[in-house]
Amino acid sequence: MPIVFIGPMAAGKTKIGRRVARGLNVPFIDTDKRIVESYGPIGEIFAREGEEYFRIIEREAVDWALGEPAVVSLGGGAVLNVDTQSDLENATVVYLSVTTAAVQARLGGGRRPLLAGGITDWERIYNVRRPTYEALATICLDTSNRPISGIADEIVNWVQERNDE
Ligand SMILES: Nc1ncnc2c1ncn2[C@@H]1O[C@H](COP(=O)(O)OP(=O)(O)OP(=O)(O)O)[C@@H](O)[C@H]1O
Ligand SMILES: O=C(O)C1=C[C@@H](O)[C@@H](O)[C@H](O)C1
Ligand SMILES: [Mg+2]
Repeated sequence: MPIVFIGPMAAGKTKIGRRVARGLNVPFIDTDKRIVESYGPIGEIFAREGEEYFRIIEREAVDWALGEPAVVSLGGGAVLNVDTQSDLENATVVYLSVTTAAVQARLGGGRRPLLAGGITDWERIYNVRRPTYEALATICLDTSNRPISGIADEIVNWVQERNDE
């Protein structure tokens, strides 16, 4: 089973996941990116087909990715799927958390369809999902006040130590 990154929007799953994959010399898969490659921009999928449809194609992307020997970064809401929840019980799950204060500077661009209301939406959604992230996590790291490189190095070392045990 792969190493899987979960956590709220803009916690750093894509950026840190990619660095960890490089550090471990394994492929990197970002399920949002796979969806965009197959179906076009996520904002357009939400606008055209709705969130329910997005969650169906997201589950397909996650199901495929979890069968790969890779570091896998999931979209922030992928853990809502119950099949994904049970799959993750057998995976190494890295939960990246971030505070509201720290994430504010990262939310530029407005490309996330669920954040039309900005930081208020981010906080509301995170509060609903937080128990799920916590329940699925093998390890949790707070990314709020640390550089991406230091967090990625810590995760690479942690994975290597686990593999040596
Ligand atoms: N530790 C960090 N310190 C400062 N900025 C960070 C940190 N981690 C990520 N960022 C910045 O926050 C933004 C979001 O990061 P990233 O795309 O990796 O988040 P994500 O968890 O994949 O979000 P999404 O759920 O939307 O895919 C990027 O601009 C990134 O450079
Ligand atoms: O948290 C979410 O529900 C989402 C997060 C992003 O990664 C994308 O998967 C999409 O914008 C939905
Ligand atoms: Mg991402």
